[in-house]
Amino acid sequence: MVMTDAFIEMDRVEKVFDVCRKTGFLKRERRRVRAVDSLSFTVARGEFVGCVGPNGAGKSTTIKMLTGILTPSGGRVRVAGVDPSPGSRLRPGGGRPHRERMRLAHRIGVVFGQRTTLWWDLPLIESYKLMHRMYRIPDARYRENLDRMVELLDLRELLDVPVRQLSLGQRMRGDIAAALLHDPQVLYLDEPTIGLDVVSKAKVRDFLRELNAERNTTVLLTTHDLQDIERLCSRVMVIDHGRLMYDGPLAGLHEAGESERTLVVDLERELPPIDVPAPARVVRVEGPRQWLAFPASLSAAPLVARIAADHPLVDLSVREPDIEAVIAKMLHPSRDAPEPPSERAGRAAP
Ligand SMILES: Nc1ncnc2c1ncn2[C@@H]1O[C@H](COP(=O)(O)OP(=O)(O)OP(=O)(O)O)[C@@H](O)[C@H]1O
Repeated sequence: MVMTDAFIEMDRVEKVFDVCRKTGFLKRERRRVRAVDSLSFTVARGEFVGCVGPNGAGKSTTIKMLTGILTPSGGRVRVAGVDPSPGSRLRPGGGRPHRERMRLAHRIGVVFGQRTTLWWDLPLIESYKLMHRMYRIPDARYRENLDRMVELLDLRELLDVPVRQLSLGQRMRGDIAAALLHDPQVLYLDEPTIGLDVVSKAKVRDFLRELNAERNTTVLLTTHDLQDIERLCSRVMVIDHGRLMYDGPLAGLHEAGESERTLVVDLERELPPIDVPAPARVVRVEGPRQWLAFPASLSAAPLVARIAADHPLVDLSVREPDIEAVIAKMLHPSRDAPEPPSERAGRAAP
């Protein structure tokens, strides 16, 4: 595999876990779980890539191999010119694995949404001071970065508060700042907006967008919140059963999943389902309101014109496809598409 501008590189990477399960009195069953299965991809410097997939798909395992927390069972991983698990390849007892790990630590930042890297009982600022020393960040750079994070992530009032007293959203902002104090070239985010309210999510997303644009930081994000992907990522990877099922722009995902838009029509009164030409079709009727699905690649205009010509229209709106449904359809094409989501869409001029 020739990879010239690859900043992050996974080449046919495998991860197999040996799991031991108790199946009865003095009985155990050994099982092999293939969490990552011949996974290959590259990420260029400065890209913002989203990684999505169902529970247990292998997303966190992938991030853990990229950070060196887990060692791959096979294949090759490189991040910013460094092998994250050098011990697996080099002679035991040599000094290099430690040096490689240190080099990697200086180049990457990691945020696990479900866990904190901060010291639980210490005020936030004390965690940052410890990181200043651990990463040997030059004083001027530390001050500059800290000031910037404090301002952009709205941390001033929180610096003297022990981490255990912070709300989830405050703690998450604190964690993101901690991951960036040493100016890493790569930032891994594992579910960074999990459990956050709408305002906190917006703050975190605005910050990440700015970071990527201003500092060219390469970001790899795993999430179940598909709005994270819509708002932040130029590229999305869909992982299922440890394999890469899709890798490309978000728009292409809609094509791959044959996604549909929904036209919501409010009529003057309750009427039978509107007769429209295929592939458009009525998917739901509730009183005077009807929902019509049509391929996302088609314009809504002819459909709207036709309905308006024959029916007493009061209002209408077009809803963009729900990527969660698109991904589900892509992974399990035989399953029926879920019912159209409730009120969530932008208005379109008739
Ligand atoms: N330390 C471990 N020991 C044994 N099995 C593991 C371990 N870590 C992960 N697995 C298994 O590997 C598979 C992939 O797990 P992983 O956590 O990578 O999925 P994920 O895509 O991040 O899921 P989620 O979205 O639920 O966080 C799962 O079947 C999981 O049970």
